[in-house]
Amino acid sequence: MLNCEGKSCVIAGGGAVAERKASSLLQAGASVHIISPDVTPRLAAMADEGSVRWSERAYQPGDLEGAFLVYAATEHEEVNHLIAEEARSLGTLVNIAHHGEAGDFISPAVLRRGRLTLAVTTAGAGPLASVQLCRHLESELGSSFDLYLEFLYELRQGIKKQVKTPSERHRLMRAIHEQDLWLDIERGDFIPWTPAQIQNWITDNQEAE
Ligand SMILES: C[C@@]1(CC(=O)O)c2cc3[nH]c(cc4nc(cc5[nH]c(cc(n2)[C@H]1CCC(=O)O)[C@@](C)(CC(=O)O)[C@@H]5CCC(=O)O)C(CC(=O)O)=C4CCC(=O)O)c(CCC(=O)O)c3CC(=O)O
Ligand SMILES: NC(=O)C1=CN([C@@H]2O[C@H](COP(=O)(O)OP(=O)(O)OC[C@H]3O[C@@H](n4cnc5c(N)ncnc54)[C@H](O)[C@@H]3O)[C@@H](O)[C@H]2O)C=CC1
Repeated sequence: MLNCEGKSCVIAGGGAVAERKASSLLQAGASVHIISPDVTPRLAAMADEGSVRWSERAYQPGDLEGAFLVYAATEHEEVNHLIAEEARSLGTLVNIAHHGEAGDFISPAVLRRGRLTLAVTTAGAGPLASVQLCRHLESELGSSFDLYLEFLYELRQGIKKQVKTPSERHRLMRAIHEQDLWLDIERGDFIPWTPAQIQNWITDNQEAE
């Protein structure tokens, strides 16, 4: 999981693959630079409205200077390899569209729901298998899981604020997980705690520091 907010990411190529990577990068707040003699209509529209920068030409050595991430997504394998070579000489991570394993990172199938981000890869069995598994996991995780994560978030913020020692924070977090509140939530037995109840639970369960 990378924080791409405000980071400059270069995509060489303007086809369906480039379009998909550009959309994910924009969602992550990255600044996207497409280098390609032609692009899909959607990418062209994104360039027109200024959400991505498009250099309407083939990749040239020197294009990757200052990039945080690079995507080699042209249909020419030899061009993709040249791009990967330049990226590596700069110490920049590169994704190689035609050969996932040859690159430094891949784009997994992703499920984003509230606080949850689930990333699935099936290491060569195929992206469609990854997408299928993501959908399956999403249907397994009922809305009670979202409620559970919200509750844990509030509790964890409270613990971070109220408890100074890391070992004591760890003990309290483990204690709450041992109670298996998710099961109560799934059964519909869980009554959400108020902020005061959360604060009291922390105080009551805390060992003297
Ligand atoms: C390694 C990886 C590297 C990377 O791109 O980062 C990679 C590589 C390759 N994909 C290929 C093909 C296809 N990829 C898709 C779709 C997706 N591919 C994605 C990820 C990844 N693809 C990474 C591995 C993730 C994992 O381990 O599961 C998804 C999940 C996310 C995303 O791209 O953002 C996105 C889901 C979009 C959605 O949500 O629907 C489709 C389906 C379609 O287009 O409709 C097909 C055609 C069907 C097929 O071939 O299975 C080929 C063969 C090219 C050729 O034959 O020439 C290679 C090359 C190779 O195998 O190495
Ligand atoms: N990772 C993945 O999910 C997938 C990967 N692939 C692989 O990725 C490659 C790209 O797939 P698509 O986007 O569907 O191909 P595409 O053929 O639609 O697009 C290729 C793009 O690269 C551009 N291009 C060509 N030479 C260039 C150069 N020298 N510099 C910059 N841009 C250049 C073209 O103008 C075009 O916009 C495929 O060849 C395939 O091997 C294919 C499907 C899925």
